[in-house]
Amino acid sequence: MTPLRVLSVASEVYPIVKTGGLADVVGALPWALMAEDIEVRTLIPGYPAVMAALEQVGEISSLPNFFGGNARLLGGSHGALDLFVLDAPHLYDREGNPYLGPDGKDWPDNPFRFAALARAASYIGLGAVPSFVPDVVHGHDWQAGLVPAYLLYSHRPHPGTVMTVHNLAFQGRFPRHFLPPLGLPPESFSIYGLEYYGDISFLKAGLQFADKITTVSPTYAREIQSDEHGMGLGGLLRQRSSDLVGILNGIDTTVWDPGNDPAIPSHFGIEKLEARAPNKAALQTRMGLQVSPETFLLGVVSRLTSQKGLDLLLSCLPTLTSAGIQLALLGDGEAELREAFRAAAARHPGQIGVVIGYDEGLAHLVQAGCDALVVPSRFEPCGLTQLCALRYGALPIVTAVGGLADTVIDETEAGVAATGFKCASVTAEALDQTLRRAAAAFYAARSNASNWTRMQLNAMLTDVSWRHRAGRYAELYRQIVAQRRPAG
Ligand SMILES: Nc1ncnc2c1ncn2[C@@H]1O[C@H](COP(=O)(O)OP(=O)(O)O[C@H]2O[C@H](CO)[C@@H](O)[C@H](O)[C@H]2O)[C@@H](O)[C@H]1O
Repeated sequence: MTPLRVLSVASEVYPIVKTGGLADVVGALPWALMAEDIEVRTLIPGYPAVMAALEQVGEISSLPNFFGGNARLLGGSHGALDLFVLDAPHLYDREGNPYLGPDGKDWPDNPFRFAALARAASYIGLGAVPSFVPDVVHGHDWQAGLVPAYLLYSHRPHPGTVMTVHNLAFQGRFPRHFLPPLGLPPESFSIYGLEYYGDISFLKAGLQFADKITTVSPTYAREIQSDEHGMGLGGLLRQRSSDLVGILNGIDTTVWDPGNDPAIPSHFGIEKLEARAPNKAALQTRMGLQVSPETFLLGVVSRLTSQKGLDLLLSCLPTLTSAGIQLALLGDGEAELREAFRAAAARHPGQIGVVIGYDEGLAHLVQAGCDALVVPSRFEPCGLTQLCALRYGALPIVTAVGGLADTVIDETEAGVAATGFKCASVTAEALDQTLRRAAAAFYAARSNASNWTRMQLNAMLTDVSWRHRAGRYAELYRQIVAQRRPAG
């Protein structure tokens, strides 16, 4: 059997460019799919970091006058990742965040930057690279939303398409006047196409025209079909429910391996749980906290946005500080949250430690050193940090939404099989109660360690790898190919 070929299209990929969990998934899936006999190549924009990281580069074709300048399609690799890169300096040769200018606002030409990515993907889909003609083109998030539209309006035979929603909150919405310069026909601008409240929505194009839609957990797949959580696309997603599936994310268990993690001082595992303790001390030191093995230490690794619900945690700080609980927070994002956590740390030195910024190594230390990781999201398509926490024996304290609901087991659900703590609702009160419940369980372990330790072992034994989850994607690709193959 020849392997199935999949072109994955995304705006970021770990370890080259990452602003969030999207990059982790796009970076890990190709490797996991190899075991399923699926050959994946990933198309990404040629940002400076990508151009610098590209190995074994070769030019595949030149794309003159491509969305306002000359561009090239390159082939290459980075480690085990096989890449196509759209080298378009007029669109991507800018330092910093892939989406935002130095003023913190979206680049004004983002519609062109990501339409170009989708257009290049459609060329590959239509056979521009004879050595790699994909069976399926798989786009991630709004930045790849136009891929199915360009393929459809090419009016040529083309591969099957999958659109994965990592976060429905980001939709790539732009004014209607972009339609002609994006090379989309007038008939695409309809309620049955990419029209969205009088504007163009890249994500809607993907959701409307892709053969299959996936999102990153079964619960989020249900939630987004409701008017309450559908962010204006609930109706469309309900209509497409037979083509919509929730497949849980995994994490790269070679990058996140407590037994062999270069970012932590003491390696540990289920048979060496006591070796976790030096990491707690290292984290307390690094965060300016009082070094105390007995104190309950909460960790946070997060983007600081309203999605992540960290304002709820701010409301719980009086409970934490009066109960002598410690907090180690690593995050970056909205100025108001940054300032509020900085101020809390200044008010409670030794008890609240805050690092504002993005720090991959410290994220590993937080997971290895904290007793429990708090993820109080308002909504969470899947969430990766609670998966890392499970693997590192940090018990997740989560709201019961999206993938958090699907990946953490509370004592009230399964008794001895529990892996963490779930809040009954997404409110500061419920979070406060759940934090108290977790603290009580932690401190009870002083007289009888078995309950907390059992939860840690349950957590660490949870399969958070891509192994089985990649198989679900492979199944979906095969289904698409079988459905599109002409009968007879
Ligand atoms: N300050 C910091 N320093 C270092 N590392 C940091 C960091 N802040 C965050 N990270 C890392 O970034 C990643 C965040 O992934 P998440 O899945 O938790 O959230 P995100 O909302 O970005 O992703 C979206 O896409 C993913 C992928 O599908 C979904 O799981 C998720 O629900 C959805 O919102 C993790 O690897 C985490 O360790």
